[in-house]
Amino acid sequence: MVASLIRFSRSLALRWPLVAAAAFLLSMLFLIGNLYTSQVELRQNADARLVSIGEARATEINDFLTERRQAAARLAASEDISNYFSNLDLGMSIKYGLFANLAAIELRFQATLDQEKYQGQATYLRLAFFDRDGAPQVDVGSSSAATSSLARNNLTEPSVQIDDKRRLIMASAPVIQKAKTRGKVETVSSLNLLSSLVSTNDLGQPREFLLGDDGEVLLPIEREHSAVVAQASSLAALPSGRIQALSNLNAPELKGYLALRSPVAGTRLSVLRLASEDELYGGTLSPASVFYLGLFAIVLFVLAIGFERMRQNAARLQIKFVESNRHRAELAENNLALSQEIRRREAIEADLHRQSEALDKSNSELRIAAAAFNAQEGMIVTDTKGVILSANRAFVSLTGYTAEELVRQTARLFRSHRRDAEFYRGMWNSVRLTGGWQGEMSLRTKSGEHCARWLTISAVKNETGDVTNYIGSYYDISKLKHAEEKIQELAYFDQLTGLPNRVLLIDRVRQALNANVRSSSYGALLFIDLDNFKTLNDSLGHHMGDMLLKSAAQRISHCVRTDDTVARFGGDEFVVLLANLGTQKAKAAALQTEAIGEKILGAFTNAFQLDTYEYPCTPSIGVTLISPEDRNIDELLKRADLAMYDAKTAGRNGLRFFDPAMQTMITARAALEADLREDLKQERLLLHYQPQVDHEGRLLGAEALARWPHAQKGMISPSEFIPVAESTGLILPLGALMLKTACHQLARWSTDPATERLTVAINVSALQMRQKTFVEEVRAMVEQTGANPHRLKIELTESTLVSNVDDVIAKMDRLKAIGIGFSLDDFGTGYSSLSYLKRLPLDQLKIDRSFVKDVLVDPNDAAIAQMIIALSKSLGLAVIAEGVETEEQYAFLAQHGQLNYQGYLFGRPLPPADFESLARAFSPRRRSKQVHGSVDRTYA
Ligand SMILES: Nc1nc2c(ncn2[C@@H]2O[C@H](COP(=O)(O)O[C@H]3[C@@H](O)[C@H](n4cnc5c(=O)[nH]c(N)nc54)O[C@@H]3COP(=O)(O)O)[C@@H](O)[C@H]2O)c(=O)[nH]1
Repeated sequence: MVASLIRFSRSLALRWPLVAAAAFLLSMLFLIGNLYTSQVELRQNADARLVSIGEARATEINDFLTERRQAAARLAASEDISNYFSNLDLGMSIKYGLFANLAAIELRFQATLDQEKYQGQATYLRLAFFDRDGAPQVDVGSSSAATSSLARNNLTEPSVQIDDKRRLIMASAPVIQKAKTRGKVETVSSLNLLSSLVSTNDLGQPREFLLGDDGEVLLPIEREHSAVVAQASSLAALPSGRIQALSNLNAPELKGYLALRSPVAGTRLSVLRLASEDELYGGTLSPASVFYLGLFAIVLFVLAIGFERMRQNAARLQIKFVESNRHRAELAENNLALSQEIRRREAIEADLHRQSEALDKSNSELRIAAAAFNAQEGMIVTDTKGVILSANRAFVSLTGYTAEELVRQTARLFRSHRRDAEFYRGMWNSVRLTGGWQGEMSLRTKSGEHCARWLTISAVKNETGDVTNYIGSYYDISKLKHAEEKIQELAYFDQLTGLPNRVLLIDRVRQALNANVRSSSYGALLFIDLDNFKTLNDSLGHHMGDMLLKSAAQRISHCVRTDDTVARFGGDEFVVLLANLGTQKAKAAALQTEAIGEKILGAFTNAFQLDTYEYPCTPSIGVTLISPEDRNIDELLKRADLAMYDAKTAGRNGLRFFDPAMQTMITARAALEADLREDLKQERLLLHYQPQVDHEGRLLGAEALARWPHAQKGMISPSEFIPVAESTGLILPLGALMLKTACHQLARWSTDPATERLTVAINVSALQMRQKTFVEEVRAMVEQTGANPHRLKIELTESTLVSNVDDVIAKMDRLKAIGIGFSLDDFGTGYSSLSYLKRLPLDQLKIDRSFVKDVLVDPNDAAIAQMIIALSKSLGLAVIAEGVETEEQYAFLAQHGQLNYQGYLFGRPLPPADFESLARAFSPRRRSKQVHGSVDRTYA
């Protein structure tokens, strides 16, 4: 118990600020409690004092009023008045008796008026005696103080009235004689007499007011305290005898004032006493102040607790800080020891790890080596001299040798001998210098086969770095090689024929040029184009075309040596490179090349068997020699191409050598193209019109044929510039210009009776027909020029129809819908297919002039002409024979049907004006005359 007391007191000593704060708080609360009680008492005393003062004031006023009432009563009961009434009752007249009585009363009243004083002032202003009828019998004092109310005579008891307007106190008392009211006495005093009872404050301001019950301020007279006057009705309504704060009244001047209303007993008056709080409670504390004082003490206490807490925390932190410093020092010591221990252990562990890793590595290496050795790839292990020590299963099965056969052998056993000794020396040098080698190697098996392998030779070294063994692994690259070969093949060989393609050919030509420089010998290039291949391809289909190309490739290849190159250059073009003809003489080289060319031509003598078709096909061959000086491959190819073109124009199925004169032709052709382009731009090309007649020789119309009047060269033949236009695309602007000219011509002719019924046939090339906008362009031109579309005929060649025939038919249908007619030109020269012929919306077939030319001498041509006439009849088409020059040709054709005709016999192509003259003069009977008379002045 004692010990715990000691502990408690120690802990208190430690917490002295808290104890001091608690003691302070307790004493403060005690003091504040006492203060509060005393302040409350003081306030109550002040209140009581105020109440008693108020009551005293009210009593004083009441006393004054009571005195006035009693005074009036005394006067009413005076002997003089009693005598008066007695004499009156006795019938005494005024003159002889009553007058004396009244004079006595008056004397009394006057004496009272003069003598009665209140606080040094005359108590009464007026005294009056009224008889029962209210008639004044005696009236002394200021008559102005009298009021009518004094006349009332129904009084039974004394009373006091306040006339606040006139500020008068009127007391009345009845005159009772023999128990009967015979009159009354009234006294009038000034209300100001009470002013002395209403006190003012130290500054002379009123602090007491006499209020009527309606709230009028009766006193003080000055009524200076306007706020009280303004608030009088509220103040008069205050509960009596209780001190009220005026803070809730709407009067700022009365803020801070307290009021007490004390009623004057028996009257409607009350005394209002105002006192400021300071005045009343000055020197005392308000409960709020006491409360805040207490609160302040409590806050101080709380702060003291907070301070104490902080002080304790700081002390605790200080202790902890010291503690932690001590721990840290200990920890640092321990850490040092620990890290030394860790380092020691780490070193041991690393050592162990190294040992274990080395063990793992050697184990895994062993495993890998074992696995690798038994892998799919062939492996051998040799000693440093290359003697095989062991071979894995894969190697045994790859080479076909048994393991026993391989051991103690060297790699020479399965070398393919495709590499020379130099190669092997280099390989072993690399192994010795770098410890390894790798590269492609052909391996020969026991059965003599060669397999492509990727050989990797690795040197195995011992701990001291000396080579102990070599490991050779043979990775199978046959698939890789195969893919590589395939890529090579795709890149350099034509997939259809298996021949070298253009890329490889050019490479070989380049090699040949280099080699020929060294040997100064000649080579040759043969450019071979299959005649009419396109027609076959388009008519019988690509499949047949492909078959022909493959067979042709074989036939050409059989005509040359293996050292020569036969390449497919593209489409139906082949190029043969005779790299080295083994001669330094051009003539000998030309003879050799010609022999090979003839051989190739001979190889095409027999028709090709394409499925069930026997298809005759001939080549056109262009040859150029490659001299030791030649360098430009493009130039060489161009030369061979030109020679081939020459062979074609010479009638196909032939061979032509490049002639330097051809170069001139090439240049001329280029110049022609440039001129044509320019003249087309300037619209310098014209149309001539060749008559077309019916079977009776009546003029039907004309074929419009292009004419080019060249500024320097004169009129150039269409057979010269049309192929140039076709090959350069100029045929499109040319065709458009010819269409425009023909349409304008038609429109003009339509206004002349001699020509209005004539038709105009225009030639439209395949390229034009392939244009997407062709139909729209023709329509637009017809509309623009006003030409009658029913008089316009389009001549198409068979080549137009062989590709994309559906598109051509659709276009023809659309043009036919507006009235344009169609004629199939050169019919019989190509591979006309009856199947599409039936589908074409044609109006006419044209027998080519090549058949007409020999129709009388060549039974084949005659048969073809007859067949075309019969075919036209069966298809319901008109037929026109062109190139009719003689009456005999005409007669022959005429006997086979009703044909139309075109040819020199009826008229040559003429300029428009000449044609119009001809049309006007034309009559069937004058036909032959006209034939001779009409001159094609085109090329004159
Ligand atoms: N795409 C276009 N081709 C056109 C156009 N204008 C002409 N051509 C074609 O050019 C080729 C050569 O034409 P041309 O030299 O005008 O020869 C024509 C006639 O003059 C000629 N002919 C007519 N009758 C006879 C005759 O009795 N004997 C004879 N030796 N020749 C004759 O035939 C050519 C008309 O042939 P064709 O068109 O096949 O009816 C020629 O192929 C023209 O088609 C053009 O504007 N666009």
